[in-house]
Amino acid sequence: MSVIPDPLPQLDSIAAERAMRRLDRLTKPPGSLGRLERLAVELAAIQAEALPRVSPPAMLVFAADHGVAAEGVSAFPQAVTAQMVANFTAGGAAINVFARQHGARLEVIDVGVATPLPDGTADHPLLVSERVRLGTANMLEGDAMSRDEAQQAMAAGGRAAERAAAAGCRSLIVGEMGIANTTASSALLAALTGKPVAGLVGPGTGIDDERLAHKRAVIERALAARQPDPADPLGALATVGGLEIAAMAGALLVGASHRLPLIVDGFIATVAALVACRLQPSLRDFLIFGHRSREPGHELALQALDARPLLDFELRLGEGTGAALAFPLLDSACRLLAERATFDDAGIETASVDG
Ligand SMILES: Cc1cc2ncn([C@H]3O[C@H](COP(=O)(O)O)[C@@H](O)[C@H]3O)c2cc1C
Ligand SMILES: O=C(O)c1cccnc1
Repeated sequence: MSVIPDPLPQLDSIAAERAMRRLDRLTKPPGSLGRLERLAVELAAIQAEALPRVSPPAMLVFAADHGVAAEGVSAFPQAVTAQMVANFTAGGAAINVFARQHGARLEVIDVGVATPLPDGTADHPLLVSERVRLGTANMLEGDAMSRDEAQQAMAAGGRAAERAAAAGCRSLIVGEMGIANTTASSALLAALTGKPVAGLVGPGTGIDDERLAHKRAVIERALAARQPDPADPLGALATVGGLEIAAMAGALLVGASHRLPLIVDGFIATVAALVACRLQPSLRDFLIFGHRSREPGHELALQALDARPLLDFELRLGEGTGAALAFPLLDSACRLLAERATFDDAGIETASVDG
């Protein structure tokens, strides 16, 4: 069983060309809207539409727990994952605020929360229950999950992207909630890039230097014990990754198969995107990087994907918040193509060729 769409659609160069020509006819010096113009052309190529549209966006928040939380690698206890799932359904988290702001279709998908959800949460209409297992195993003691479980979590992510496309969403933001998932993401990033853990491990929710040294040692010991193979991304995901990370990778891949522009959030989402790109390299064409996270490993993950994010806003939250903050830039790029007057419409002279 595989959820990896093969092949993905190709970027549409004709739609990109038409968008580019339209931008050049707008009432502005050529290229004067900088990266916004390149974004507009990129969106046209992804959607195969000269006039792309990214609204309404889908926001998918995948939640799961991590056995490695037992090693004291996070500033918060594992129970916070379930509590935050309840908070998402109640509409009280940061991502809820941005989802309301942008008229997004928000879903919270439980792919492996270990602690029981507070009363009333499990049957809340915003929550989709797709639990593969009750959190991963502690990667110090064994593989985080089996390959089959990693594929099941990817498939759950893929189904969420299918629902978003079927509901008419025009872009996709994937976010996550899972205490200790910066540990899993750091381990996975080290495994896939071969870079030393010291250069990519960070404070996550906010641990002190002593605990940070411990977190680094935990990851180094886990990598030595598990020996993930960088040439086997699914295997690395299973041995040191996470259920919500797998689900994000699956959602991105299926989202791309529907030509949805994919806005990538911070450190954890970017590591999920890296796994997905290792499984299907042409996914990279569909990714737009929302922001640069404060988590130090994000820089390396971005480099591994040759990515330059839109915003640098010192966020270090996750949930999809950095991608949601970047969404208005994509929306502006689309509106620019669709709504602005051309030189012809406005009766303004173009630059003369002979100066
Ligand atoms: C209340 C709260 C809300 C969050 N929303 C996202 N995260 C973020 O923090 C966690 C990763 O950091 P670490 O690896 O240090 O545990 C993830 O759940 C991530 O989404 C949160 C964390 C907390 C505590
Ligand atoms: O960048 C992120 O995604 C991030 C950073 C710290 C904690 N949680 C998420």
